[in-house]
Amino acid sequence: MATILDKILTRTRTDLAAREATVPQSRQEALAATTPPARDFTGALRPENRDEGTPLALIAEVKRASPSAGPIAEAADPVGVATIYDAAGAQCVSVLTDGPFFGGSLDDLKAVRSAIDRPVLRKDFIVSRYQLAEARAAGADAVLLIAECLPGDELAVLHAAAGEYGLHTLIELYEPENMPRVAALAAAAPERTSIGVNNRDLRTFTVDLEHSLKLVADCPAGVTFVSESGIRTRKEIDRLAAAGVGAVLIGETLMRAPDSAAKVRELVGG
Ligand SMILES: O=C(O)c1ccccc1NCC(=O)[C@H](O)[C@H](O)COP(=O)(O)O
Repeated sequence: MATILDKILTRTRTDLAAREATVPQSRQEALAATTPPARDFTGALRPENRDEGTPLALIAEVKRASPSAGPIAEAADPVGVATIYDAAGAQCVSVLTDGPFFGGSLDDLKAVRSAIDRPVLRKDFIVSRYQLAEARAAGADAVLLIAECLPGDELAVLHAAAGEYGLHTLIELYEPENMPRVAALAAAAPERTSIGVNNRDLRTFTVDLEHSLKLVADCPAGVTFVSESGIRTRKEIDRLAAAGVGAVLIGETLMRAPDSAAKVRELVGG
């Protein structure tokens, strides 16, 4: 049976073909080449760039909806949300740019990038060089690459291509068997690569923080390990930090909080 990831990837490829037919790769390349340089996403997550006493770094996500939760905050204004994250002290902001499943867009990312100085991640299902050019042209500083979506040498090819555009990379995995190839890529380019472990099994939507706690030991020295999904409390964050997790990526908890600035401070404040 097709998983949610299979469905997302099928739709991604269909929509991508339509965009490529409208705006050719050469045009995206030209736009990307005139975009101001990417900000240091990877560096912003390092301990020396955080306020004293903060347990780990935060990538705060703009997320209107998701396949697991359905609508979260469909009417949210991405710039308003990102500005609050920024002022409350998140080190980086993630913007979901997938439309059909998450209600996001590249326009959201563009608007957020011009409103804040923090590095911005394009969170999407990237399977082609075209999407990298598109991300840079929209102002993204970093992109997510998901190991489970990029078999064989596809991950290494897109990771190298991201570097050519000056984009930093958060490489995500769920399956432990993908850690060796992800770790090798990150160890070879630690100045522009972080490793993210998704706590959410995308086949069942089950969330288990133990997944990060098990895999953090396999993260190469000098590479930031990011725990992603399902994080809700300061207690969980303190536990992740004590195990060596360097950053967390949080969407739903912040988007649902009545006061998201207070939630940021509660979760990662010093
Ligand atoms: O969130 C989902 O339901 C989802 C489903 C299928 C593919 C990806 C999905 N989420 C993307 C993410 O990685 C999360 O948005 C991110 O880790 C934040 O998670 P959370 O804090 O649980 O919103």
